[in-house]
Amino acid sequence: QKQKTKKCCILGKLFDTGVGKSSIVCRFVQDHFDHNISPTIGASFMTKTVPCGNELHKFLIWDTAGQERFHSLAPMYYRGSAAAVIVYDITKQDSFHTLKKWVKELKEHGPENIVMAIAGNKCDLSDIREVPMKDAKEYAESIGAIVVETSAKNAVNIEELFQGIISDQACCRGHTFDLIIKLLKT
Ligand SMILES: Nc1nc2c(ncn2[C@@H]2O[C@H](COP(=O)(O)OP(=O)(O)OP(=O)(O)O)[C@@H](O)[C@H]2O)c(=O)[nH]1
Repeated sequence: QKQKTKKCCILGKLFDTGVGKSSIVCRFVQDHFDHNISPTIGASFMTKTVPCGNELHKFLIWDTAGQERFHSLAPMYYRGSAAAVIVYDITKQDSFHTLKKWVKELKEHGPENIVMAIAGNKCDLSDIREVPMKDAKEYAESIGAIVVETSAKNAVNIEELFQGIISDQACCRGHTFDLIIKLLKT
């Protein structure tokens, strides 16, 4: 069976608490949720292979740390990435504002064909939401990004988020491009 490999980084942060990046990765890779998950230090790395049609897609996932003191490390993780998952917390307007800053940074310094997937996490808390789904949809459309509301806690739309990345045409183009560069270098 054909296997494609995709480097993918997870970005996003909040001033005080996490938006749920590690929880999304943990749900995707291990189908597990931990209420007392610790903040990420530096970054953590995980892989997950998922089938799509008659192909296998292996995600090399770099889960970055949200705290400001780790911001300068981010380029190491988005450089060479086929996709970036940018996470905000639907209950914190501030995290949606930060998401826009990530998009700006990726557009200025990220790989040219990077696929951006926006995850509005903690959708299980929609009774205290601060960010309307409509705002996220309009914004995602304006920048050509994928968008879904997720709940790492209740396992909502986590698979769909990564399947969306696989089926994004630009992601395939980016991947082929990376492969060509690799072949040229060898
Ligand atoms: N209600 C709810 N809480 C969540 C969800 N996802 C994460 N959390 C909680 O949010 C807090 C932060 O989660 P993390 O996964 O550590 O967030 P992070 O973005 O990786 O944080 P940093 O590593 O510090 O950048 C934890 O208390 C999680 O239990 C969710 O979908 N719903």
